[in-house]
Amino acid sequence: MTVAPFPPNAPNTPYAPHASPGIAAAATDLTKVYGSGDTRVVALDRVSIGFREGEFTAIMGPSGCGKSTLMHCVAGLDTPSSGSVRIGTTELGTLGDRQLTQLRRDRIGFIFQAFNLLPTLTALENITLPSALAGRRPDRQWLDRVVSMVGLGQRLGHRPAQLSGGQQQRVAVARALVSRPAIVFGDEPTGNLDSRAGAEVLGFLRDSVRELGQTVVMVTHDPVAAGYADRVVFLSDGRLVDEMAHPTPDRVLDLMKTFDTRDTRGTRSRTTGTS
Ligand SMILES: Nc1ncnc2c1ncn2[C@@H]1O[C@H](COP(=O)(O)OP(=O)(O)OP(=O)(O)O)[C@@H](O)[C@H]1O
Repeated sequence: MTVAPFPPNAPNTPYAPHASPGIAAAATDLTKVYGSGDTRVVALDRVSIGFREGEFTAIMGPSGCGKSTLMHCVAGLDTPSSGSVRIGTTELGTLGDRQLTQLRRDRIGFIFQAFNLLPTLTALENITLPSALAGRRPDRQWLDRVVSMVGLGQRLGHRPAQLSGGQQQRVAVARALVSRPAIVFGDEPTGNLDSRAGAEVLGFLRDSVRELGQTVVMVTHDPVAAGYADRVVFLSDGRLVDEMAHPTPDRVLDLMKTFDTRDTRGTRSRTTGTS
């Protein structure tokens, strides 16, 4: 069921993230402005959103609407112009560079479109690299569970070049899950995969939520990919404009068609962010 779109300039909040327990990550009044003067772009405009623990959320919206910026700000990869982000109870704005790096390493998992595996390391070494960098031994039982969930048991000694794209992305999924992060972010994780390999990776992400209780947030353009999520949030021109629980690809497509005819931002100017 979809919720009503936010009227232009209304508080941009699907639900009050700070008031709710069980929130893995939350952004409050998040604004990100790039450039200045004629080149000023308001990539995010007072976005407030919470990501519940053990929930799979997809972020969708037209190209340039701010999806990656939102994900990067919530993941501590980019700094907001104003507003706040917390992972669990930790406010990112209170952290120095070193603490932020540590938080990203210990509490956040990343899956990128381009897999980002180290070519000289085996699949197993790639999966355990983050723990090794943190000076920790991975929990063997957990590692076995994650590896078997993504079906890599026979491929652990292979290097990325010896694996298919789908298998490489499964390594990246296992790498993201193995440290039991508070939240896993995927930026178009199936963008470089054919539909079968993409479906496998999405199935593993969904299994990680269902079976391991993982929290997953994924940026995607693909309604089919969004259909694997528990919830889809829709951005337009830097603002949250809608959300859908229990999405199906058809319902997502139907809703996206309505965005072409909606004025989601009223009289607001895209480049200045003023009413
Ligand atoms: N480093 C930057 N400097 C200037 N403008 C930027 C920068 N990064 C993003 N933008 C602008 O911010 C807006 C939002 O960009 P963002 O990449 O978040 O959109 P997106 O929804 O992820 O797009 P896509 O689906 O095409 O990847 C765009 O207008 C973009 O041009």
